[in-house]
Amino acid sequence: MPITLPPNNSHSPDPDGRTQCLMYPSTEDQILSRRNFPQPIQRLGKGNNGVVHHRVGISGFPNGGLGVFATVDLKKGDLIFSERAFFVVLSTVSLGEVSGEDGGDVDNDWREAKKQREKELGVLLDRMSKEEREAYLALANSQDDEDTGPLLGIWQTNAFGIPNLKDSQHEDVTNCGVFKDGSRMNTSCSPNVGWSFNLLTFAIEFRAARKIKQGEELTTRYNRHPLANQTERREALASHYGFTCECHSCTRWPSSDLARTFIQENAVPKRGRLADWLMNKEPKGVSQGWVVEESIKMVTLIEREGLETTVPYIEHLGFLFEAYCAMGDEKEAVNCLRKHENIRRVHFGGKKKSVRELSNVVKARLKYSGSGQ
Ligand SMILES: C[S@@+](CC[C@H](N)C(=O)[O-])C[C@H]1O[C@@H](n2cnc3c(N)ncnc32)[C@H](O)[C@@H]1O
Repeated sequence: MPITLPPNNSHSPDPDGRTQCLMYPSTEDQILSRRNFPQPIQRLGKGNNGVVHHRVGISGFPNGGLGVFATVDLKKGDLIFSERAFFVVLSTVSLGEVSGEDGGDVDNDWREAKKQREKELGVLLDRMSKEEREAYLALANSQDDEDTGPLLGIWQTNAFGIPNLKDSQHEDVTNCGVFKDGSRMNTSCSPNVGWSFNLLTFAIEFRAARKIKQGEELTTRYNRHPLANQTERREALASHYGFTCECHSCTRWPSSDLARTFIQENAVPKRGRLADWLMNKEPKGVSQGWVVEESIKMVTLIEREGLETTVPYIEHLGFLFEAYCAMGDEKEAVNCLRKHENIRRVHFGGKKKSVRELSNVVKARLKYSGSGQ
């Protein structure tokens, strides 16, 4: 059963728009039962027209299609824009019932499942306004197999998986959203934008993963495996989207592949070093630097590779914060916490903390661990 979220129970239109959804009733219940649902989407302060979209523009890019660019300078962790989806629909992974285990014709089952999905998307499209319908139909479609209808093709080219919109009764299914502006973002294997989905505003939030200059293209990562090598990444993008990735990392692949292998092999911080240091078990003659040197090297390498949205980055920053607190180094602890908080917001959203707030967190930790005054 299609539903509209937030529910359309007033006569006035919602200024943030509404999303047409096809999801399990239990998922809908879980969304509606959140306290304070729905909230208006996040806005910037007064004097900014109230909306965040002014931070981006959409225009033609050398690949022939459209892309999104920054209209202002952005700092790491800055909210760039937030928007509700046209659709939120169970992913086509739910077509996984098509297993052929019953001895049926898998190809035929797939064709039928795709036809069924095309019909479902048609029902949702009919529930949208004329402007929304036109905007959806204007999105890119890179699917050229003849069994994929136009609505499904646009869906498969533009959908973002929403991992935190999980249903505890259907954990194998992902819900995906397609967005008017967010879905115009191109991919890079060293993306400068990360995103999270806010369950209370029911909107996606895009944030800067590093400093971005006005006029720079904004890119997200389509590839599921950012640390894979160039051949694997290019194959995955070519098979789903039909283009050869020419991003900075793909074109200078010998050094980029080496760096990614190293990052993968050292993804987990050496926490044992901190434990050894705390118990005075570190090797003879080493300084405090021995505890943190590997993680400092990793953070520097990850930033050089433009992989700030990967898990090892947040892990190593988190470890450095813990280590500096344990060692009583307030200045470095605040510095690492600030970086950690900025990237944590990119993954999980939330408000920016002031330097004073961060400093207070560190002071409390130092006091608790007996390292502070
Ligand atoms: C989600 S859409 C992105 C917006 C799209 N460029 C447009 O014009 O609406 C995905 C499609 O954009 C194109 N695209 C995305 N990233 C690209 C890149 N790095 N290089 C070339 N084409 C890219 C591919 O055609 C892909 O199928």
